[in-house]
Amino acid sequence: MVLRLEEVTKSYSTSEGPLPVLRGVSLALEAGSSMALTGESGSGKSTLLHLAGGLDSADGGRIIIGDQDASALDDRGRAALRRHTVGLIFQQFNLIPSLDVAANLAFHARLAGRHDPYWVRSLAARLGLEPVLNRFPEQLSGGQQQRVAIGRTIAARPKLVLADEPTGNLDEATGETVMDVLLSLVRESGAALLMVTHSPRLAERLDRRVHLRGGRLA
Ligand SMILES: Nc1ncnc2c1ncn2[C@@H]1O[C@H](COP(=O)(O)OP(=O)(O)OP(=O)(O)O)[C@@H](O)[C@H]1O
Repeated sequence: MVLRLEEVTKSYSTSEGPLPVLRGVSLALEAGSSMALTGESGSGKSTLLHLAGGLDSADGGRIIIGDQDASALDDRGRAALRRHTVGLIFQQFNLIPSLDVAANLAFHARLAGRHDPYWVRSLAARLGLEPVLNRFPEQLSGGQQQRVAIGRTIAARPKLVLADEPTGNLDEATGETVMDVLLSLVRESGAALLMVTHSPRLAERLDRRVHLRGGRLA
């Protein structure tokens, strides 16, 4: 099992008092499998993704990422877990402006101690990034930046890939192509994928679908 959530709860404190967002969420994701997470705006999808990535801590329940109990780790422990096990593809690409595309693609893999130039080259080709390898992020279109963000994550061969609308900035045709590449790369590398999407059509393409409503999964 790559990710397991057991009865996870999470509230935020607001000026009007605590706002319960997750009221007992359980899920399990095996290596090589994919799950789509849908839910209305404000239902807690990003909150769930952040907890699953060890970016934040839950109030209750257990979160097992890889073979580690994230609920038992402090901030430093969770940072190390993220670096070695988790790949995040969020809407803000967070590319490094001073590095060209080739160096951005290799960056996380280097941090995780898993840089493989052949794998990076193959990813660049499949994501259509070869012509822009020597450009800097500010010289790329939004869609190209999104593809670099995806390639950079997969390059590090994370066991768990968490994605928030990873094709949200792309036109439909490019989005489909990038989704094809993302799904095949996730399968090939044996990773597990948890992906937030508003699109039922994209959700259909994943192995399983769960819907967040009222702080619980259905
Ligand atoms: N740091 C925070 N402090 C207080 N409330 C928060 C915080 N982060 C999120 N919330 C609230 O928690 C609820 C869930 O937010 P979350 O971002 O997880 O929803 P979401 O399903 O990802 O929404 P969207 O689809 O609009 O991105 C919302 O009501 C939001 O306003």
